[in-house]
Amino acid sequence: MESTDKQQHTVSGAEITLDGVSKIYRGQQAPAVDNISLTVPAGEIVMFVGPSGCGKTTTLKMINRLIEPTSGTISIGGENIRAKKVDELRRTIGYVIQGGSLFPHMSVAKNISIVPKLLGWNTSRVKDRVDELLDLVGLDAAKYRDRYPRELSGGQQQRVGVARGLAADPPVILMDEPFGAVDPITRQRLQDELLSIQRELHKTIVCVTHDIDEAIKLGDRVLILQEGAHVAQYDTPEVVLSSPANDFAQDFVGAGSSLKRLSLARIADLELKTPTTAKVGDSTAQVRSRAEANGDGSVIVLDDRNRPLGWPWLRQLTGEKIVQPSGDLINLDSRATLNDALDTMLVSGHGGAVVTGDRDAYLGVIDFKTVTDFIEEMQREAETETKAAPAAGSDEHPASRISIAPTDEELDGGREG
Ligand SMILES: Nc1ncnc2c1ncn2[C@@H]1O[C@H](COP(=O)(O)OP(=O)(O)OP(=O)(O)O)[C@@H](O)[C@H]1O
Repeated sequence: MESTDKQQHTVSGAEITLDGVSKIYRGQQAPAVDNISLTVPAGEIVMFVGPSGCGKTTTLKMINRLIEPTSGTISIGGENIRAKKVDELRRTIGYVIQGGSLFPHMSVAKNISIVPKLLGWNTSRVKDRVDELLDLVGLDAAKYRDRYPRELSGGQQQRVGVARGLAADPPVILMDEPFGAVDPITRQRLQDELLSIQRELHKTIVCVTHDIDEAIKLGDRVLILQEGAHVAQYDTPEVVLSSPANDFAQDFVGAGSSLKRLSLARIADLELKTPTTAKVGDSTAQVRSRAEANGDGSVIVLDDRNRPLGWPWLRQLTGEKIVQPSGDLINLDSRATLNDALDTMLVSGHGGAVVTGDRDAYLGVIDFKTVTDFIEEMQREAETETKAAPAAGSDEHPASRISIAPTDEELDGGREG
């Protein structure tokens, strides 16, 4: 996925290797993790997926030594993680977990700046970093930096959690069910934001999820685990969907995988329309005549950083100058899947959606027909390829859970071993 894109960027992540790693919890007979060996390539997102209790979280937490392995070796960037002090190691690994793990008595800025402060950064560098990160995760720094967690929505808390995980620019980020307990639209936006952030930063991200659809959407690779963290399959989403390695992987991916492959298609794969745009402060008369010349009944209003603010109809343009439109505009990130696009378009009065790229910059507009035509075309191809007709209604989604929130655990000692 995006290999060409990646080659043009500097990869800031580090490779993680697990070599014969096992964990037997005290008092237990069977290993929770039984001899897993794995390489997570630098700069990739690897999604751990598998049934409850299969050892996903245990495996993840051994990477930042919240849990110590019973045997085996874990290395990051070629260095055995036991060679470093635990605190030092954790400062080089961002950790993001589900829901409210921000410190409630600390402001957003304080929450984000914990690790940079521990690293001895000076006040102005910390402040700049906080603002930069809030911008990166889509929160207005001036508005949110002094708020307390209770003054934020669940999705906003999770964004702050991601900012906190990224604060000291760690090469490795670990995420455990990061998008839990938020509504589906917020969940989709947080996923898209993660992809957008990763497009800029190229960290090595290991993320645990219960949700195969989320794994397929976010992962450069998907690791399907079965009990004891035995690897059922470790491959790209495309291969996992088209050629499950065994019955377990097949069952886990579920029926209807050729339909699921549709969810791999992104807005970025489609051609965008480029209707008339206007900046706040432009002359209304000029904007109106440009739109009429283009045959457009509406215009996209952009701010001075090229971010879309609204999509008013021409009849709504009153006054001499273009002003900031009222109401929220729901954008789609260009990495959003076509399924996400359809959901968003259903709530748009324009029969389409505004598409944005990095840092919410405007890219164009996608309309309903382009998406449905593309889906139909892919469906035809999938049917011809597989011949096995996907069972209607069998595309079950496991518990839809999503959130992005960091933890306190990164700051205190390991609880195991
Ligand atoms: N602290 C512990 N002490 C004893 N057993 C544990 C402990 N933590 C986890 N286990 C057991 O180890 C196994 C793996 O647990 P783990 O939390 O890694 O699974 P998981 O795949 O992340 O599960 P889930 O998806 O439900 O979070 C389970 O059988 C669990 O009961």
